[in-house]
Amino acid sequence: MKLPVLPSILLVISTAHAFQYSELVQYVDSHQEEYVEALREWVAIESDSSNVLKRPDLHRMMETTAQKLRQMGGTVELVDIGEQELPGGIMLTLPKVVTARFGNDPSKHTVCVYGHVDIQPAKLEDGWATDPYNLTDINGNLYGRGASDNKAPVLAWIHAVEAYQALNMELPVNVKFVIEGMEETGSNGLDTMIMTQKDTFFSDVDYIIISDCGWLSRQPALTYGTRGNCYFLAEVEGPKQDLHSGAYGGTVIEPMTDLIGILDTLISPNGKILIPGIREAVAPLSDEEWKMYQDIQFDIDNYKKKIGVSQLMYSNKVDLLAHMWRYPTVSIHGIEGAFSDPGTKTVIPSKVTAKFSIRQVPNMDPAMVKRQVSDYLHSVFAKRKSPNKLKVTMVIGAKPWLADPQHPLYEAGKTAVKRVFGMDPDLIREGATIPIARMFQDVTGKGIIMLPIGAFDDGPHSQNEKMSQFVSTTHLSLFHKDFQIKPYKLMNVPIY
Ligand SMILES: C[C@H](N)C(=O)N[C@@H](Cc1c[nH]cn1)C(=O)O
Repeated sequence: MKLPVLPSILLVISTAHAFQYSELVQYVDSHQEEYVEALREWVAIESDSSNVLKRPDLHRMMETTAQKLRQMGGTVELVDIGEQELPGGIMLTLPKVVTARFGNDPSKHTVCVYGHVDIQPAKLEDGWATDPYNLTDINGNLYGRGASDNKAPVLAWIHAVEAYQALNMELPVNVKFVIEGMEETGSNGLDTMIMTQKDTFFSDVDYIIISDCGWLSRQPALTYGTRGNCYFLAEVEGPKQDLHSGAYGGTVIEPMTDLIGILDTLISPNGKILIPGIREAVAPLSDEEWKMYQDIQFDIDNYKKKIGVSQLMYSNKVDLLAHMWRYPTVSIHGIEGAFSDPGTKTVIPSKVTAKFSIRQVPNMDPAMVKRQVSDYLHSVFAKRKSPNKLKVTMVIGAKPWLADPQHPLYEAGKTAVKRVFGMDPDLIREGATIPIARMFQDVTGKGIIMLPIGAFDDGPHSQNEKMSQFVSTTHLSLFHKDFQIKPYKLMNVPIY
């Protein structure tokens, strides 16, 4: 007979007997160095999914992940998910998705852990204090690109299974893994794989666990929503080649001027999205949500200090949390073709491509956003009466995801966090996107719970990303009462 969902949701805490639990903790404590070494090996692989030149590294990352799971005796597959089309029509092989299974006992529940091992780009010269691909321990913090997002959390779940195996303890649930290599660019190809394997790999899955997010503060958290993301390219093309600005400036209508002009119409200085229809689609903030946000601990001064700003868009907590999690926003990321090297080149670029994204929320829809943005930018551009050509493309259209924080999965999560940390978790949302979350839910019909493992100050996507000492210290102070233990312990499932 299957255990009821509530106590069986979490691998360790909710089902392990006290003696088993302390054995697991001891095992984890005494294997810290191995865990850090495993993370070091993974961080050393530049598995940047956005850089086509790094694709061989990404393939190697998927193979390394599969190999680790194979060595543990899992039933592992590297699933071919086809190719992606690059601008210009070039086809590039997508990294295979790693699936694995441990245990196949029909009397047990089956949890599926989803994670990703691709990373955002990082270069030392971006302002990193250490080599981003050489995991570096500074005062107990482990610095490296992808350390927090999402390599260490993925390893944490793998090591949890491995701890059970090493101790000859029976896993309380069957465990499956789905680990992909394209999350940072919108999970290309994974949607098709999920649809194809809905009635096979996913058929016996009871629920899905994702640890690809972070706490909000020093308070443990459970995440019940993520924003979606629509990512756009806006290309303005003019003269057939770059021109000398002294020789041609003043006679030519410059693509960059057109582009900056239209970009400036996307959002007002006080954060109001100016694209017609976007704000109207957003589900209104309910009184209940307002009250939940009001009760969440969030230190605005600390938040400002962490990112080094003196002023934010809003000054009160509820507005800030609401605009971080459940209202859309526009961010402009960069302009391809623009001169950005050091020095004073005086060129007029002939073709420039802006990259911007709109984080979206319920009840927005990517297909609608695509039309709204394209129509709006073309109408703004038309008013400029420019001879240049504008092309707008949406390259990522990931939907937002929202769960019911009162669902039994979340009740189980609350119980587990309370048992480990001795306090109730904050119920939070995530401003970032886990592109596949909504698709998982819609296609498989399975419940999802997000158990954040990252700390509030891990700095994913930024310079000096790390697995933070702070979380471990909290963890240790609340759980192990032993400040000597390395922070990587946090990433080992006994905390849940
Ligand atoms: C939350 C997760 N760790 C993450 O950072 N996801 C990325 C995914 C994405 C969205 N658009 C393109 N990639 C993110 O939110 O930026």
